[in-house]
Amino acid sequence: MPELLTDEQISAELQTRPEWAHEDTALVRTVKLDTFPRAIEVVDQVAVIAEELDHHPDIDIRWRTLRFSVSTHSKGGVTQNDLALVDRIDTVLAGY
Ligand SMILES: C[C@H](O)[C@H](O)[C@H]1CNC2=NC(N)=NC(=O)C2=N1
Repeated sequence: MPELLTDEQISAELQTRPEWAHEDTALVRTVKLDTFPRAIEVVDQVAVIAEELDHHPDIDIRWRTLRFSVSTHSKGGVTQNDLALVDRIDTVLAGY
């Protein structure tokens, strides 16, 4: 199980992930898709990835706006597992 990252480490990692913010114990990204079905497509693809990684985001769905909140629940903060998931979510969103 990876260790918690420090605030300084998270800041450095987010330099290359400008769509993401560090809020409390999580990394968050909000994105608006063109339509509600497109937003659900994204959620569906992220669900497959989350199962593959055995690491799951919290996802808030409001019509066509998605808010991803990614943290390691068992650690109560951000770890390398979250960065891996964030990068996979970004790859999905790059296709939209
Ligand atoms: C047993 C299994 O590995 C754990 O319950 C996993 C599942 N997915 C998870 N996802 C996230 N984000 N944090 C966790 O601590 C976590 N734990």
